[in-house]
Amino acid sequence: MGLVQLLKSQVLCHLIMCYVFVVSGLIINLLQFCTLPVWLINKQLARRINIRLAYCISSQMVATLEWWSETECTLYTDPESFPLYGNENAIVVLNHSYDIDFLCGWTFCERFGVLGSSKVLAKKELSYVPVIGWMWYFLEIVFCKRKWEEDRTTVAQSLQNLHDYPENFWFLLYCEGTRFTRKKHQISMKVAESKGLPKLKYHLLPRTKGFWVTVQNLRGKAVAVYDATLNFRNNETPTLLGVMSGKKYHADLYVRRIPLDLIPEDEAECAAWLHKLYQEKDGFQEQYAQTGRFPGPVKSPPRRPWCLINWLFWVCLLLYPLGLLLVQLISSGSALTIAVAVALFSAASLGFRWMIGQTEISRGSSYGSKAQSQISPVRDKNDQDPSLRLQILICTVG
Ligand SMILES: CC/C=C\C/C=C\C/C=C\C/C=C\C/C=C\C/C=C\CCC(=O)SCCNC(=O)CCNC(=O)[C@H](O)C(C)(C)COP(=O)(O)OP(=O)(O)OC[C@H]1O[C@@H](n2cnc3c(N)ncnc32)[C@H](O)[C@@H]1OP(=O)(O)O
Ligand SMILES: CCCCCCCC/C=C\CCCCCCCC(=O)OC[C@@H](O)COP(=O)(O)O
Repeated sequence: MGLVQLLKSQVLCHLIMCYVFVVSGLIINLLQFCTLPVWLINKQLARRINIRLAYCISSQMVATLEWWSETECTLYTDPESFPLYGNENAIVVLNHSYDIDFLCGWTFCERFGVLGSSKVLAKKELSYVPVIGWMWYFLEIVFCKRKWEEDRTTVAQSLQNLHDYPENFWFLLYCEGTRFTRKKHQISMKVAESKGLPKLKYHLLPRTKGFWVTVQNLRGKAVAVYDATLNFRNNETPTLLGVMSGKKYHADLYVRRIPLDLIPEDEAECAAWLHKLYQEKDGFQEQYAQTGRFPGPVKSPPRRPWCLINWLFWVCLLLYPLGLLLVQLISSGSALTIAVAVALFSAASLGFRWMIGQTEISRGSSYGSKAQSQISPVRDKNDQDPSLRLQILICTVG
């Protein structure tokens, strides 16, 4: 391991990165809050300001991936669609299998110039995460409780609000609704079986209602669906901590552009269309597993310097006061002051760890396996297990 690599793997380095991210993020959150009066006078101006402020936050994480860990992101797509990326509004359908799949998504947003404005249908819990979650309020991110009875109106309303959005955006939908785990996969394939749908090997059964409501409510605004399938070379399972430790990964993303007009308007037909799409995605993953590549030519956009410049700006701005504080603290010689500082430092470290934990599949929610945990532990091979059948019934009915 080289000296630079050793340095990148040090916990102190990670703490400094988190410090810069959180403090700059809170400053930007405050600036976003200050744009509220602008909303009342000129909504479009407020939106444009918030897009740029959000860029200052999310691009720091992109810079960590692109410039710190030097992860390579390769795009497989057809050359005719390529010039349209970033120049139109689109709904992106992505597999949800990795801790950092959202970060790879952000990297492509950055390269096509839509990072600040990009949106997602996110679980409500993420709106409470400081910095990112708070930033999302001002970006008009669409939140859902993953309870259809409540989501059907709130999600539709939030999507309608985007019709006069002033800049191009990509709206990301993880139709699987939760991140892939073996247990969730097992349950969802039982649901597939009960519905007479073909089994998927690499994906959870997609939830169709969010997709349908998104397509219907963004008709006339979004012009295409980007079917995006992500995988990593050498069977790697990348993590945010790995990225922060400077570990280099290689992401491959296969994107197909599908005009929105081709998607059925009827709910049942739209659901069937999505199930078919996921069967195709499963086929692409199988091909990747067999050959190490996706179909189609490679057409990768290069990384851009802006996110690095933004990151360096915040590092320079915020490291100086931190250094001053440390010097003052040590030279004060007061045991009580130092003890309070150590306590604050420990609390901050725990807070940073909690935020990173939000990205970890191992700390994910029980959504998609809830019925199982309420009734009985997983039974791996027994298809005839009556309690499992009861769980499927609950999933399907509830
Ligand atoms: C050129 C480059 C191109 C692309 C680059 C790639 C990407 C970049 C793009 C943008 C980036 C932008 C931002 C990214 C940044 C950060 C994102 C980070 C994270 C946020 C992500 C999340 O929070 S994911 C979780 C929230 N989202 C969702 O859940 C979306 C999907 N869900 C739905 O659509 C749901 O339908 C719902 C949420 C609307 C409602 O959920 P609910 O559970 O109430 O209802 P359901 O309809 O889903 O449930 C009942 C039906 O489901 C069946 N069922 C039951 N159990 C299961 C099961 N285990 N598996 C599957 N199905 C199940 C049940 O039978 C019911 O079926 P019916 O047929 O009766 O409907
Ligand atoms: C510059 C370096 C900065 C490093 C510090 C970064 C600290 C991390 C900051 C914010 C973390 C919040 C990121 C939000 C994205 C989480 C993505 C995610 O994938 O959510 C899961 C959701 O889809 C499904 O949830 P479940 O699988 O049901 O559970």
